[in-house]
Amino acid sequence: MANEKDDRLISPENVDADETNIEKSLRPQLLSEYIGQDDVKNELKVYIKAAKQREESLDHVLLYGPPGLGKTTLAMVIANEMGVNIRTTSGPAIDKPGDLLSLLNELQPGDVLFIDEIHRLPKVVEEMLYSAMEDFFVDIIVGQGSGAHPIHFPLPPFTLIGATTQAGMLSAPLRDRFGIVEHMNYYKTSDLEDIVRRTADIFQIDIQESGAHEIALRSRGTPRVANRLLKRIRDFAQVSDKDSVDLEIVRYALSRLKVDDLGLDDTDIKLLTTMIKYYDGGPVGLNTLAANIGEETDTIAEMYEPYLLQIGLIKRTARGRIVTPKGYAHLSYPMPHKDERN
Ligand SMILES: Nc1ncnc2c1ncn2[C@@H]1O[C@H](COP(=O)(O)OP(=O)(O)OP(=O)(O)O)[C@@H](O)[C@H]1O
Ligand SMILES: [Mg+2]
Repeated sequence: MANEKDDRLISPENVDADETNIEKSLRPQLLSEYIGQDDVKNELKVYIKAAKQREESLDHVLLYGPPGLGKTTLAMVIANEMGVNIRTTSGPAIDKPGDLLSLLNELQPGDVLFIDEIHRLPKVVEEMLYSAMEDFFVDIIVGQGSGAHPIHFPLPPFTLIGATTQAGMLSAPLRDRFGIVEHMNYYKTSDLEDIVRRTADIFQIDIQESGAHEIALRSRGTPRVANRLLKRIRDFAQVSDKDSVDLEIVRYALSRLKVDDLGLDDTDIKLLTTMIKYYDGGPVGLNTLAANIGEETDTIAEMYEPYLLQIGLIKRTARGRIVTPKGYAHLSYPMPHKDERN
């Protein structure tokens, strides 16, 4: 699906083929190389070690959190640490039970099947996963009418790793079949700095502390965004004949790229401005907002809202979203009086 969003710099989604290749080269292989997410890593270390000691497959893992935080990377790291192969696919790519069966059929004992966007699996496929996950078999009905009969396929023990941006959209029966559920959080600035330095190292970009720090501050807590900003800033540094990425060039490049102090882009600003100017700061529903600024509701819900909530520029209430005093201040709008807002 080609649309203007594909070019968006801060969008943690819509990765093109070129970027996919670059990401592959950037992906850490081991837990010890995976920066940040300490709680998640510490838990996984225990489960991986225990499963290996028992010579069993790792329990099924659900990773959830906003896009671009390293869920795919972590799934690969887990397979690596377990010393098994990984097959990757995504919810929307598995149309029918037969597709799932052929994926499952190729697994060796202990292998990982990674399903990205698992909340978008068709219902019939999801139902087939239940027995596959729980008891390592699937039953498929073949034939029609009175000749229809089930065929029983035993499967090797395997680990399903599911990733989703929206855990709330997973059905309870599916969610309950994951023994390990890990919530990925936005990264701390210091971790993002490490990620920026690691990427700079791999690309042989000379970067100053101050430059790495500034990129980290403006990356929306998201490694993919940090890496993308670094690549663009490198271009600005190169054409300005700078040998190293310093604070000055980061600031200059980000102003050219229209990424503000908090890492917000035009769409974030439009969203906040619309809430302030046309809805008196809210409450306003997500659908209404999305329609107003010409975006998909899902795009707002998955890509924009979580970060604005995280940094406290908007708040969720029972009646819709509202702009916080901090949100008003960031856009330099005066806060209306309380009675005007209700
Ligand atoms: N903890 C980390 N340490 C170092 N690099 C990381 C880390 N997490 C992510 N990255 C880098 O960020 C990029 C994006 O990671 P990844 O594709 O795994 O994100 P994701 O969470 O799967 O995103 P999505 O939800 O959109 O699928 C990769 O290039 C990866 O190298
Ligand atoms: Mg991914």
